[in-house]
Amino acid sequence: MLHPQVQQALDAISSRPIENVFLVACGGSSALMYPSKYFLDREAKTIAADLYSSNEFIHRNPVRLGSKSLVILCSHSGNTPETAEAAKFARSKGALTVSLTNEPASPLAEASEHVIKYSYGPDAPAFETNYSIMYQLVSGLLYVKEENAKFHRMIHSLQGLQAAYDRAKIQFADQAKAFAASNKDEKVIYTMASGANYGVAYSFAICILMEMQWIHSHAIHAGEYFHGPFEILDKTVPIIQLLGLDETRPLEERALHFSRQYGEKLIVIDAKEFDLSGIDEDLKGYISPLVLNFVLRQFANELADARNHPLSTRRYMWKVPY
Ligand SMILES: N[C@@H]1[C@@H](O)[C@H](O)[C@@H](COP(=O)(O)O)O[C@@H]1O
Repeated sequence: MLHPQVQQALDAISSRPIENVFLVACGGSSALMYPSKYFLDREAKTIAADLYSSNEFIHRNPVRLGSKSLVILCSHSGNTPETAEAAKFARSKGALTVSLTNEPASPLAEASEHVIKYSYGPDAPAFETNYSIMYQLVSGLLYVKEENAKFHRMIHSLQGLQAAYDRAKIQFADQAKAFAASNKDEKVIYTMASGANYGVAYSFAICILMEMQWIHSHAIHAGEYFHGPFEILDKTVPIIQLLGLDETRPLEERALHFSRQYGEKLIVIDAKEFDLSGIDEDLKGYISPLVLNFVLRQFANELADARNHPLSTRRYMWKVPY
């Protein structure tokens, strides 16, 4: 069954014309919207989708933003000022606002017409967590507006996500520990992916490695690798290469093929190795970034332990004015 607050948002969406969707958030909350942007690009026939960092959304002020826009925002804390401001800005333009958050009593929730509280934490059922809620919402949008035939199967497949996570946790436990042991002293670690998986690489680079571990990083888009970044490659440079199951996998494979010739420290996480039973074949490309992200979180936990640098450590974030 659909999350009840997603259903409420879909009821509101179905009662008005929607020509475009803006996905608006910052940092990790933005990264978790990338798979949904990919889904909309692949599936939507009449609705254009775009993704913005909250403050840029306000300053860029897309000319198409208006009463036929749906603006989906996300802030885990509900407290990121630029995201709450973006909700107010979107409403001032007449757009319909739907916000995802872990904190329903927050500035973002107050500023938004519809609020979806997702579950969070190690015991949260995967179906109710942020990535899953995003897919429920955007596949629901395409169902109510375009009768997209994948909606019911998407919901059913998302109900199989927890089992996929549970299996992946066991399957990758040793690799996560090995990754931490061999990378704990690295000064820089790159991440690379494309398509539906790029956001996962982006979030691991900026949120886990830079923010939470103070390790230099950059998320390289596999399609951009040969247009600059590959010149940095040698046998000392660690790259986490994600391989997904979406239509852009050839880009990731091409990058890996090159890296294997000249690099040595390659950490490959391949969604082909996941047991995705219960998830429909044609939806595996959409679901695999969620499992890649889950697996990388195990890698992050092990890395933090091995480095004795808890993921909660910050020096500036929420501590000094910015
Ligand atoms: N890793 C994220 C950051 O990227 C983000 O800036 C911050 C605030 O985000 P939110 O608006 O989701 O509360 O939270 C997390 O620490």
